[in-house]
Amino acid sequence: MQLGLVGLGKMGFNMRDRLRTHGHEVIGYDPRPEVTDVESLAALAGALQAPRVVWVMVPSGTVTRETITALATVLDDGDLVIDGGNSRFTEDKIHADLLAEHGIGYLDCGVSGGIWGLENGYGLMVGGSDEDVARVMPIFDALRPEGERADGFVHAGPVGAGHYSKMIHNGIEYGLMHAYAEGFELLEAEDLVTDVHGVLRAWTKGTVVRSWLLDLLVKALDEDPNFAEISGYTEDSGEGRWTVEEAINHAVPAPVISAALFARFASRQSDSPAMKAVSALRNQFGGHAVQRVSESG
Ligand SMILES: O=C(CO)[C@H](O)[C@H](O)COP(=O)(O)O
Repeated sequence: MQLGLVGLGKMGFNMRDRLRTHGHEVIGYDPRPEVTDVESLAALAGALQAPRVVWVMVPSGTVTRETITALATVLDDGDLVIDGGNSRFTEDKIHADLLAEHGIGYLDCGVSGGIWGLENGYGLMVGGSDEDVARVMPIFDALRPEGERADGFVHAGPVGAGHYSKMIHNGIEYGLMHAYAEGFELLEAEDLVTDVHGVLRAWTKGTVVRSWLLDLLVKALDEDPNFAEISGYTEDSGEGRWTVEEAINHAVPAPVISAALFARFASRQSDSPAMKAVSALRNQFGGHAVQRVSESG
């Protein structure tokens, strides 16, 4: 089928390739002339046959809002927009209502698979009506991994359910990555273990903790033993924060995901004001020694 694809970054670019390989006609728009097929959103709308389907794959937040607002002005009654980015699920009803004013349908789709999705397929979590999902199913089938549809695709519920599911997926991602990271540091800390890399590699086959993330950890160590080339400073894009906010909203205890999120904040501090306060308090009440700035390495 024919699809308009807005956003040809790391994800959108590969998705265009995968869809074309599976026989779909994809017309891509991106502000960067070196990757785009058309010059503008209006040109994209003009190049697609009605009723049009347009997949938006741009950064969440302002860029997504601006793109959907602009699409509402160039698309028509009967067209359909899919937001495949990592938008916060609370944005979905706003976007669906905005498009509905013009008779344009809306689906939200959480997409997992990163840069490996081109080859391996993407895990898809979709929110929206049965009718709209059925209309885009050939596209979903081309993007998801080969095999049973239930493996790698879910129509999770109404509008918002796809991005809610993806947010929780990413929260789990935070916790899993952090558990492996702590295990790595604990292995490194003990002199008895002389081949940490080898232990992790051995765990990738047969063990209870084998996983794709563990495979990627071993791959990263293959490329940069002991992570000599990278610092521990770790960014976040928002989904971990939103997951923790939902844990609070629903009074769901989520200590693992919360700790993994807060560890990222800690990673950005060269020195911790909070730990300075703890050290100062130990000194105040117990006379315990503090390490002076002049003594620290
Ligand atoms: O969707 C993804 C993977 O499934 C993104 O890569 C992930 O959300 C990155 O998030 P963060 O920057 O917060 O680690």
